[in-house]
Amino acid sequence: MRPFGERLAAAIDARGRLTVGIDPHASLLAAWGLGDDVAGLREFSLRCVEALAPHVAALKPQAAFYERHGSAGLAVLEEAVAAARAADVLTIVDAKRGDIGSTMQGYADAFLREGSPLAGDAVTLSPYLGPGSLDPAIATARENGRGVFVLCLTSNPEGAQVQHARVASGESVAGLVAAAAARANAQERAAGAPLGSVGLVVGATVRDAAVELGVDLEAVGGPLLVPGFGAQGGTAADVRAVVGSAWSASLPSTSRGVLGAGPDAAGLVAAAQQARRDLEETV
Ligand SMILES: O=C(O)c1cc(=O)[nH]c(=O)n1[C@@H]1O[C@H](COP(=O)(O)O)[C@@H](O)[C@H]1O
Repeated sequence: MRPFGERLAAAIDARGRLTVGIDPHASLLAAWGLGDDVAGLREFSLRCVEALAPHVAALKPQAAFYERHGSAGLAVLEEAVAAARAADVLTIVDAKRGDIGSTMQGYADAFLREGSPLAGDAVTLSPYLGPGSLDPAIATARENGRGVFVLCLTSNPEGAQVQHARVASGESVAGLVAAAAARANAQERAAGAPLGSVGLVVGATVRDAAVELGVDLEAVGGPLLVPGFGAQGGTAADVRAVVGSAWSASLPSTSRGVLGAGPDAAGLVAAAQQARRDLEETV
């Protein structure tokens, strides 16, 4: 498989940079007239893939909403990932995993290894056991043409307490995470990759935190997933302000902002197209 950064850059060129999260909240299942059960979960997920695949850079199924239905829910996540692959759209499985190195390899095998039914094209990871704990996942991602998105400056207000903290050298925790991603991407970028395989998550709601903390997002050299656009209050202007000169690496992501326009495919498509226009027209 071609490297993730290459495949993602091609997807952005073809279909724009909007990413839509598939987050089958119980309340959304009800709003779509579906049961809060495995059949409802399946119908919701497959409708999202079918309607949205031609209009997004990537789809981002949220693992939590599948796990809450147990093993049958996980089987639906596998089916959604396979349906997205068949529809030729990239998936970022939002599982936010992070563990000690040896266990991390297990997560990497589940979410990043070719042939694993839970492996999309990328997975979200938490670096708060130390950025180096993610090395097995980064290596597995690269070997399999897949990517990772590491939480750096998250969209929730509680994130700042940890991510804005300074370590003894004076560097912020978010800065350490970004620097580790930049190091991980250096070789691929030097070899001419448009984007490295190691991305960061930077919320649309974090205002000027990256600048204030000295986090150089452009230097990361990987894609920047920007959730918090839409339902959490982040606007297209906020996305632009947060990523600054790294706009060309950004993947603004919304879930409820588009999903709320379902269940009709036409409604979902119109909401995605409006979000895409807002992003492109805001400077
Ligand atoms: O990793 C993520 O995608 C993520 C990181 C973050 O900082 N904030 C954040 O909201 N997310 C995810 O993005 C989605 C946001 O959904 P909406 O608020 O409905 O757009 C959820 O699935 C969150 O778990």
